[in-house]
Amino acid sequence: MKKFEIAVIPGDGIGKEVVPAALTVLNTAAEVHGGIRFDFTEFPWSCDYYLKHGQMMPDDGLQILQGFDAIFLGAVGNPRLVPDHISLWGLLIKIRREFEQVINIRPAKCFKGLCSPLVNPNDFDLIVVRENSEGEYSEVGGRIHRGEDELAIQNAVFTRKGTERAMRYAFELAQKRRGHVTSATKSNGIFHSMPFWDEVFNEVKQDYPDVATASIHIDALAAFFVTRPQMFDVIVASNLFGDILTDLGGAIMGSIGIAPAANINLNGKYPSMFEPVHGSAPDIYGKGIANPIGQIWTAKMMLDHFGEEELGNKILKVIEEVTEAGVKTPDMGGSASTREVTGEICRRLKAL
Ligand SMILES: NC(=O)C1=CN([C@@H]2O[C@H](COP(=O)(O)OP(=O)(O)OC[C@H]3O[C@@H](n4cnc5c(N)ncnc54)[C@H](O)[C@@H]3O)[C@@H](O)[C@H]2O)C=CC1
Ligand SMILES: CC(=O)C(=O)O
Ligand SMILES: [K+]
Ligand SMILES: [Mn+2]
Repeated sequence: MKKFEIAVIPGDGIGKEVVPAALTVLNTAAEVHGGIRFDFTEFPWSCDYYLKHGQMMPDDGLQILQGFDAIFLGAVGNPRLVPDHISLWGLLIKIRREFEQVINIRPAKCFKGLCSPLVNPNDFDLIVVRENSEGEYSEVGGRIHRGEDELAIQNAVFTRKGTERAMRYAFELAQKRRGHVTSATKSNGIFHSMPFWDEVFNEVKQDYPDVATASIHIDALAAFFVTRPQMFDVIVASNLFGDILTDLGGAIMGSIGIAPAANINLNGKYPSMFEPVHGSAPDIYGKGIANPIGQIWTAKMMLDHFGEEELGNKILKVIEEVTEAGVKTPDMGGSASTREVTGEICRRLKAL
């Protein structure tokens, strides 16, 4: 029996609805497999926790997490209780940084039974490799003065190491896929960091002569996501560009509630973290209608990471069967609840 120890952080809002749904699917998957067991340890770290303890996680939170095989997280943020930059930097981004989860991989593809809002949603199947440790997500800078003379400086940080690492990951991924990498740039408007980004891309690509490349400014690239997403295989992007592109990736699939993600630690020193692209969706929290598919597909990415691709593929196959059968939450144009979609996925998984 293979055993995986997983730290579970539902977090805030619909994280508390979609994480339990995905755990049910993981337990069902384990049952179906017969040779795998998941041990889930849940942590209540969230904005509610912050109100009680004055911090998003305890002082030894990272030490506690370090011993697990993976972290499975829902979403962080309740701006009514805690400012977003405090809550996200105190938990989600803290884990990404401290555990050197330097790559964030976020796929988007055309799904049967989903109504993409695109007029012509030709079969697209793309994956964004988002640099996850630096870039525009930076604490470097500061604020001085108040009032008329008030000033805020926010520095983006691009290191050769971080940039090159994300690009190499993208090229290696493309070699296993359709052999194409697009670099998301903006070297026409951003004077220092993006020309640097382009230079590193041009250097790195020399090492992968079998991979075709394109370099496209982020504004045009965003438009191509809408007009011809089928042109993309792997896209490598800085932290913020990748963040924005992947909500768009969710949107062209039909809902941001479907989009999965994996925060990958490459050096093996710390666990990786699996959390969907979406946030805590305060506007629908508590109604029982949150789409659990993003979190469930994220669970599939965690299984892939554990080397259990076969089981992961079964989950993805069943997700697509369920959307095709029309069992969908309102964001996908249906009227099913979180529980109904989850129940249907589990039922079909058992019947495979
Ligand atoms: N990785 C994370 O934990 C993230 C956290 N956040 C935080 O989440 C909070 C809300 O942020 P927003 O900008 O509103 O983004 P959001 O992703 O939470 O919501 C955007 C829109 O998408 C809908 N939506 C999102 N996930 C859904 C799902 N599974 N099923 C159905 N509909 C879904 C929401 O109802 C909302 O209309 C903020 O505190 C924000 O900072 C935002 C993005 C990522
Ligand atoms: C914070 C956020 O939106 C993200 O990292 O995807
Ligand atoms: K999330
Ligand atoms: Mn985001």
